[in-house]
Amino acid sequence: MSQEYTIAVLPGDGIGPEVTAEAVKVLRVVETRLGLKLNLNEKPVGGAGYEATGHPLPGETLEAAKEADAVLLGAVGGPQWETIDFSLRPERALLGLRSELNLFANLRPAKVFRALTEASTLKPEVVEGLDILVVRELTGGIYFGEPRGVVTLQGGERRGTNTLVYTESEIVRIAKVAFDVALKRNKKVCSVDKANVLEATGLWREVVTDLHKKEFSGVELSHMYVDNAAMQLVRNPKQFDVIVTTNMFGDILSDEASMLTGSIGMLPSASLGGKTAMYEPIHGSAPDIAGKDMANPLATILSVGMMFKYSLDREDVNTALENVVESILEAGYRTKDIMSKGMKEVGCKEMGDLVVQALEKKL
Ligand SMILES: NC(=O)C1=CN([C@@H]2O[C@H](COP(=O)(O)OP(=O)(O)OC[C@H]3O[C@@H](n4cnc5c(N)ncnc54)[C@H](O)[C@@H]3O)[C@@H](O)[C@H]2O)C=CC1
Ligand SMILES: CC(C)CC(=O)C(=O)O
Ligand SMILES: [Mg+2]
Repeated sequence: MSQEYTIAVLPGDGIGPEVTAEAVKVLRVVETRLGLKLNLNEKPVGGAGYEATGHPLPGETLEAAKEADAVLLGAVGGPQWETIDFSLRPERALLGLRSELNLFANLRPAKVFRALTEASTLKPEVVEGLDILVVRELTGGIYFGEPRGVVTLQGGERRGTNTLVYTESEIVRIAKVAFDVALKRNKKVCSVDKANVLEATGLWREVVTDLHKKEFSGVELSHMYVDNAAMQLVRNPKQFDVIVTTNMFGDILSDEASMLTGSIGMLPSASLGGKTAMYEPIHGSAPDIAGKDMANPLATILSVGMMFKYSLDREDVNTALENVVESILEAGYRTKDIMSKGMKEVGCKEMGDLVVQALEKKL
């Protein structure tokens, strides 16, 4: 009997469907080569969900995600939905999925592929061999805290509010993920906060320190304020191994870290914690390049690799995919975002095809 898995595929908006289509091609190759049965259950999410049903996270999409063995998501959002009520914006679907599936731990690996050291915004020697992991808290912090919203005050002026909240248990569980993963890597964690001004992250620092003392003293722990961390990431990124941080700081720092690898189109992610995990590139729907076959699909394809590693018990597929991506880059193929002189520019589809061809030979 072949192993059978159901994967909820949520392409979303903008370049979401383009990069997801390439990742699906890769899933199909793995299915054939490994003799698996993959039931791909495609559903609308984000702006597409809103247009289809009036809600960015339709009930049937959430149900499909909950019932699946894993979720693959492209990206959501776009200018056409920027003026609708906040509660119906495409981005709310992401927050909804993350909290409904209890995906409190978001792993964002920023690895520099050998062939791309020249594509980084930094000097090759500063990024060569760079391999850092941002562990971002994903279901708490300022993206979820209450109260939130915009109210009109007496006199007519409007006031917008968002609230940064963390409980001790939320901090402990994400810190545990970071320490555990550090034990399998280089036993080094940097916790990033703004403990000098924000009480919630003062608590974060205290709780991380206590947990470290009690359970993870074999891991080297340091603390850094987020403003300094943002600067250190572009000054000397190799000082970091695992970075653990809050929802918003992790969101921002991982976009920054992606440019060390050459492009935001290179960074995959895994969102873990609940029964069903979700896999998505860290980038958004990139409306500026949507529909032009220009998007880099590698972040989404590498997210499929993470899916095999964390949800489908086949870490070898993740390794194979990383090797395939390295070989394609070594052969000089580049999407526009990582293009440099003397290289061969390809579109989103062609990059997907190259991965498929190389993977067919490898598996
Ligand atoms: N996970 C998600 O679904 C996310 C959704 N968004 C939404 O996406 C929309 C656009 O947001 P932006 O701030 O512009 O961020 P973005 O990540 O979509 O784009 C930022 C820049 O990076 C480029 N880029 C992104 N992905 C790329 C890829 N795969 N290949 C080549 N270039 C790529 C874009 O062309 C753009 O110049 C907004 O509606 C935003 O809310 C933003 C971030 C994450
Ligand atoms: C809805 C946002 C939190 C999406 C985003 O920027 C991200 O998760 O990286
Ligand atoms: Mg982001």
